[in-house]
Amino acid sequence: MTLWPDHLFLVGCGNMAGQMLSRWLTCGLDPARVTVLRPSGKAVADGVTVMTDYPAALPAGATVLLGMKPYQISDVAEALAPLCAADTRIVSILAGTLLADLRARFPQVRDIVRAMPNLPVGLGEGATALFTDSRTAPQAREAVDTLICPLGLAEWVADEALFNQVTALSGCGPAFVFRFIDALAQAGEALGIPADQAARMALATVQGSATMAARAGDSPGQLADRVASPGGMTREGLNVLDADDRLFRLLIDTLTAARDRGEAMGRGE
Ligand SMILES: NC(=O)c1ccc[n+]([C@@H]2O[C@H](COP(=O)([O-])OP(=O)(O)OC[C@H]3O[C@@H](n4cnc5c(N)ncnc54)[C@H](O)[C@@H]3O)[C@@H](O)[C@H]2O)c1
Ligand code: PRO
Repeated sequence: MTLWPDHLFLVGCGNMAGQMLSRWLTCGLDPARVTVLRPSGKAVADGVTVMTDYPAALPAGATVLLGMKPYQISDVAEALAPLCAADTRIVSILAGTLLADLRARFPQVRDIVRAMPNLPVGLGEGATALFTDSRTAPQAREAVDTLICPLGLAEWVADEALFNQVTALSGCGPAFVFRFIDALAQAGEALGIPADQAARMALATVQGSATMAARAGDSPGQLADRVASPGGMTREGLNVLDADDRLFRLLIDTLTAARDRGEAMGRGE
């Protein structure tokens, strides 16, 4: 199987789809195989065709990436569905939008996959959740998997009922980690470390720890214990995070709020 679709047609190319495309181009996708539909008409990358309106037809065997905002699905589907053929493939990164909703809007398309990437895909270090149903052909599922692979980790989710949960964890996750980096730096500053120095040290600490956790055979919990010398400083700090499952509860509340918003968006709210 070839790595790249015959043609990639992106509907919207903002923060997220832009990162995916950037990584694909870096990994060898021929820009001549890419068309981007974006209202601004702003150039995307050398060789990539940009359109401000829908073409008369989609290239044969096109893979369409739905990369606009979820609330735009009605307008987009109205214009796009008539252009889709049986061999059109759809990959949707729309948060909250259920496969059944996409199936209802694109009845003639057999292969539809939901994908939930996160921003580090641009570096090839992202995490993307994937879901489809049995109507999608196995070859299409494999082709989408192959397309997502250069973006980092790809995880198929067996039950769509979990899709908002994985979106909360990995799709939204970078924002939560960025907040943690800031909070760590600000806490250091509150304890008297100069702000710029605290910011550099917080970032390097998170970066180094994440790389170490990714490479280590030990679990993050075991690694935390290796930092914490018995009777030492780290254990006192961990005791604060662990008391009454403080950090754990905070993260459950955080993921729950994000998940609930995904469910509301799925209801069109
Ligand atoms: N930002 C993330 O981290 C992230 C992660 C996973 C999934 N997503 C999903 O990606 C999608 C886009 O989010 P984003 O953060 O990139 O937003 P964004 O605002 O950066 O990008 C949206 C893009 O859609 C374009 N657009 C607007 N109206 C359009 C129309 N009618 N037709 C075609 N294109 C149109 C805009 O020009 C813009 O480039 C959303 O559905 C979101 O749920 C985002
Ligand atoms: N960004 C999208 C949102 O905030 C979905 C995951 C990350 O809705």
